[in-house]
Amino acid sequence: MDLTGKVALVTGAAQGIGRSFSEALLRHGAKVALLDLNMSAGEACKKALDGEFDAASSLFIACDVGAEEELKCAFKKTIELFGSLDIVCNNAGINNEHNWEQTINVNLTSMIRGTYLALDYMSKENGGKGGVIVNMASLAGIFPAAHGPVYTATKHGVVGFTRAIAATSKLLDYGVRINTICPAFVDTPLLNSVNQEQMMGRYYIFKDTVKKLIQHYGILDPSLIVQGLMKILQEEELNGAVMKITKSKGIHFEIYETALIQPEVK
Ligand SMILES: NC(=O)c1ccc[n+]([C@@H]2O[C@H](COP(=O)([O-])OP(=O)(O)OC[C@H]3O[C@@H](n4cnc5c(N)ncnc54)[C@H](O)[C@@H]3O)[C@@H](O)[C@H]2O)c1
Ligand SMILES: CCCCC/C=C\C=C\[C@H](O)C/C=C\C/C=C\CCCC(=O)O
Repeated sequence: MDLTGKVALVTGAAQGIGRSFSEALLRHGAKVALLDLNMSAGEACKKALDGEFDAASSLFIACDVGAEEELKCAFKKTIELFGSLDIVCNNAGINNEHNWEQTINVNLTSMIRGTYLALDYMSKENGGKGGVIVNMASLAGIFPAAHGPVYTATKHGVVGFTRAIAATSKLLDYGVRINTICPAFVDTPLLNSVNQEQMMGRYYIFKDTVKKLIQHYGILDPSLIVQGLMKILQEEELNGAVMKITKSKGIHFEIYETALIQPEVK
């Protein structure tokens, strides 16, 4: 996919992986809607990006992805300003085992809603011209993390939903590729949640164990996750792929058995 002039929407774009995605998309000539709950970080991010790229190429939208109307409105604004939509990165996520219902809402419900909204605009079934959706999961979407059962559940949900909706997209010829990325630990502010009792909840007792795990497995630079995103955008055959990114193996894929015979619907 040539990214020049393409329109992307990135959630959780003010910092961390989402910000790195947004910078890379702008660098490749795309226009980017930057969605984030954190107004001050979002505005600071937009200002910094304007110093490097044409200010008209990006738009910051204050948006809580967990709030249905706000997310709908953000998609609408993006299309009103930029005229189309080609790429959606459902990236916003939290690690909050204390308020675990919020973790489910942000990490899973909003990924599903973001995917459906993206399909409403991009699916050929609705007169759209196709596109690419990337849903951010985690290695905790493949392996259980004893230190974060709800985080693990949401990320397993993202992986399962993405694989299934990607199969639907293929069957019904939506023209939209949908993939997921599962990184190990990445150097972003999210890792600070390990030190916060109000985030770790009853698993705060594991904080030193998790820190040792992080030290053992190493911390990835966000630029490697950007490389994973670019691979997904460029390799047209990738649909329903579960991309893993670790220090020891770099970018690679989870291989699943073919479990179900998919019915022919056309
Ligand atoms: N950092 C890691 O080690 C790591 C590893 C694997 C997967 N991930 C996943 O990558 C994604 C990005 O994580 P990160 O490490 O960049 O986190 P981060 O905390 O550094 O950044 C997340 C961004 O999302 C925003 N956000 C949070 N809740 C939101 C909401 N309700 N609505 C809108 N924006 C919201 C935050 O304000 C923040 O700007 C998450 O889904 C996370 O689970 C992170
Ligand atoms: C998961 C509970 C601790 C939460 C730590 C905070 C956020 C980090 C979340 C990331 O999504 C990473 C989560 C799990 C990584 C699990 C194992 C790493 C194994 C790495 C390897 O095999 O190289």
